[in-house]
Amino acid sequence: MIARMPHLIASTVRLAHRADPRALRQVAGAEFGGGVAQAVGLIAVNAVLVRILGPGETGDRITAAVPALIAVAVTALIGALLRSASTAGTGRLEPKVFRVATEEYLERVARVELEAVEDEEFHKLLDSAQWGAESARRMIKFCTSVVAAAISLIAAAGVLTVLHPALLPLLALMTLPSAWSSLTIARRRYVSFHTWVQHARAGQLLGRLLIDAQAAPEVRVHNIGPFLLRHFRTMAETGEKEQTRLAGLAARTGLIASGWTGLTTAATYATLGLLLWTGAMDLAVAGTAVIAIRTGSANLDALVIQLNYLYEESLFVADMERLCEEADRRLIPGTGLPLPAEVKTIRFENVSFTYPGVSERPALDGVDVTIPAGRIIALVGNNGSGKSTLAKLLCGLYAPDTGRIMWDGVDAAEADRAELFDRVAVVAQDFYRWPFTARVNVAIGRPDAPSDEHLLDAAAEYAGAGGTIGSLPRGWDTLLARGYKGGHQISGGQWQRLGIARARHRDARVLVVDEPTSALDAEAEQRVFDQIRALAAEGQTVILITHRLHSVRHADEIYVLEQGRVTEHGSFDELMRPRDGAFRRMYLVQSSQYAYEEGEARS
Ligand SMILES: Nc1ncnc2c1ncn2[C@@H]1O[C@H](COP(=O)(O)OP(=O)(O)OP(=O)(O)O)[C@@H](O)[C@H]1O
Repeated sequence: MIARMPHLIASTVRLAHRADPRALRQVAGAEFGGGVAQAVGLIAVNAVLVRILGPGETGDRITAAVPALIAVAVTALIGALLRSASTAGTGRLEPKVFRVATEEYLERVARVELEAVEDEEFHKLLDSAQWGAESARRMIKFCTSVVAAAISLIAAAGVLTVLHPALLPLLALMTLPSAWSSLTIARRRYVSFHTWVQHARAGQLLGRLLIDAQAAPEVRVHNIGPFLLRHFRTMAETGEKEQTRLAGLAARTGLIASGWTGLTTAATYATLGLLLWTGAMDLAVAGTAVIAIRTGSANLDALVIQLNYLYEESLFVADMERLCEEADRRLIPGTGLPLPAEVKTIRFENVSFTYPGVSERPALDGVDVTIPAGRIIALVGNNGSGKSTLAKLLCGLYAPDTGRIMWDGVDAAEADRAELFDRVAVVAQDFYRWPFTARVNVAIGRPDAPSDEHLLDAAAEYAGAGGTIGSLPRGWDTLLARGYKGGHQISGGQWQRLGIARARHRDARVLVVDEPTSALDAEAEQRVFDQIRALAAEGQTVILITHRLHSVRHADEIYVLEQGRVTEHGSFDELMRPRDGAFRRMYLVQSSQYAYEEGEARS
């Protein structure tokens, strides 16, 4: 701990310097000054005692002690002023350090590869590192207290050494037990936190589900409350057992430490008594020594306690630093080959991909797909056949394990990812419902572009969301987050229209639409497919993933996926030709459900 502490204190100081260098200077100056004031105060106390306990008339002795007494009062006053300056500076510094530390890790985490976000280990690190920013904030106060206690201790130790060299090791010995106990308890708490962090997170999740607005209807109708509560209780009780275990161990460690402290305190005072008895020390010096020992041991105790807090917090700050390092290692590269200005074909060449940490079959297995610019390419297939995965690889969210994705002559794995992302707009199956206004929900498709009312209106009109916006109480400025003041809830289909408007507003060369109409009414669905066709006519490339097979009739090329492989591809007519084709079979199953025969309604 001692070895790592300087590094952690240094990184906190660096953080503080970045957050507010003036406040840092104020705190450091005040703390140093406070320590010096205390040392001078102690020397002045010694002078007072020497004068008062010295030979002569009482009146003369008191008169002689007055200058030293004034020195004691002045140093106490200076000490108080410096303490309040330090408190003010620390108060200013703490929230800024919290912000800087939070920004530091959030900024990185937002730019790591998707693979890292889905990695369990990275998530575990993220869970504990989230405490790091708060710990960095608290470390400021503890650092300040450590510096203050250390300076005071040095002052007291200096005075003690001058009084009698034997007193110093005794002072150290008195504090060793509490240092040992505090550090042991802190270390245990930290190890336990790490072992139980995921358990605690799962318990909190259960608790949150009970109050989650989205889960609320099902919780009531299906009476899920008692079920969730039961599991929450079981998990909480397991956590309680761990807390009880830690408390038992802490009590035992504390008791051992107290016994040890008692013995060393007795030894210290016995030594002092012996020195007095043998005449090796006179009474005035012994009086100062008692004060110095009391101040020193209080300082040492404070130092140990504050160091212990500092140590505990520093472990979380270290986690945050580890997260930042790990995030840096897994950042999406900031450079790469430029893509051709006008890409004519995107080609998947024998692409295989297995999700990290998944040992079963690959999600994509030797896939060849050709996507010419300005065409509609449909991906169809059963659930889990790999359609969305293929789309994610196309968007540059994952890289193939083997094979290549060529944007004309440029391999996507070597391309500048920012440029690649720039070329793509996505309406994912689980597109995000941003808890912001309707305007932001569409404009966020191009977060860097200035908000242009005409463009937003055009995107909404395109997606058939114009009516939805018009019906909202505050139009574009309606907050779409129920549970907040002025928040409004819209239907799933209306959200989907906003999602499509967002992708349209992005205006990228390649549009990936994954089940774009699953929540739309029949007319809106027809309209969306007409619009998609119109987009392709304008030169935009469309990747359409859908289970509604009648909507892929107009696709230029249809790829049928099965267990990560392309089993058939061709135009709609080509795929309907072979009587045993998978696509034809799926299409006929679906269309037969819509077949309507006269007389059916009456029977
Ligand atoms: N993030 C992920 N991590 C691990 N495995 C995943 C992940 N996403 C998908 N998979 C797995 O990869 C396989 C292909 O999934 P994918 O989502 O691509 O299928 P899909 O054809 O789009 O299915 P659906 O029609 O249900 O949307 C499935 O076995 C799925 O369980």
